[in-house]
Amino acid sequence: MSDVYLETIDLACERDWRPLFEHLNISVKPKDMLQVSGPNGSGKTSLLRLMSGLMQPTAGEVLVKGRRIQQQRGELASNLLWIGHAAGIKGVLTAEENLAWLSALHHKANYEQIWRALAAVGLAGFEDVPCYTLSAGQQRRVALARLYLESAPALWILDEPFTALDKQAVTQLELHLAAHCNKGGMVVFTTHHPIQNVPDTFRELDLGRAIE
Ligand SMILES: Nc1ncnc2c1ncn2[C@@H]1O[C@H](COP(=O)(O)OP(=O)(O)OP(=O)(O)O)[C@@H](O)[C@H]1O
Repeated sequence: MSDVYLETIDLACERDWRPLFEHLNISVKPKDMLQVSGPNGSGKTSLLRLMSGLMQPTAGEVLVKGRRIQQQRGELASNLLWIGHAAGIKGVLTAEENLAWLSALHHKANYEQIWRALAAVGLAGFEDVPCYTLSAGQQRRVALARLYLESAPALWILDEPFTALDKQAVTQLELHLAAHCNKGGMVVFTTHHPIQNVPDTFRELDLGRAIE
């Protein structure tokens, strides 16, 4: 039996009658890392949203474990960790509170697990302050701390996860994503940064070339 987890079949996307891509056939299986690249406006975020079931394609299908995504909402919800372009954290909540409610989407993490994840992203000492008082890079780290929770699910779809991070944090995140893939996880992400540390399974999909 195929171990492909996520698949697009002849996928096409138009926004405001503008074709972004068509006939896109990609598959993601355990251990895979896929970088979606391309110029601004080429449809990277749109593709990630389609793969997460957050948008409908113009044509084609997204399959999860070989079945249409519409029939696999529960399967996807329990296995997908989506971090969008905006950090998606609430400024009035503390880093700990943000992680508590975000982790509840899968398996609610306890206090020790949350503090360990925050320490892993360099936020020891910032657990209790409202997030609006944190810098942009620190706020991004709060969102990314979800990737360090022991209960993090297998499929990570990340839109521009490196935004606002300093050099050292970029390297750390690259290594963490590669380690997740090496352990059998899956990562689909966009970035405009050249990425240095990748697993053997790394592939790049350039949407700038998806439509001539
Ligand atoms: N909510 C929306 N309604 C209509 N059109 C949209 C919407 N969001 C995006 N678009 C259009 O879809 C196209 C692709 O946008 P998308 O955000 O997928 O590109 P991107 O490759 O992720 O860009 P960037 O590198 O700037 O983040 C753009 O032309 C954009 O104007």
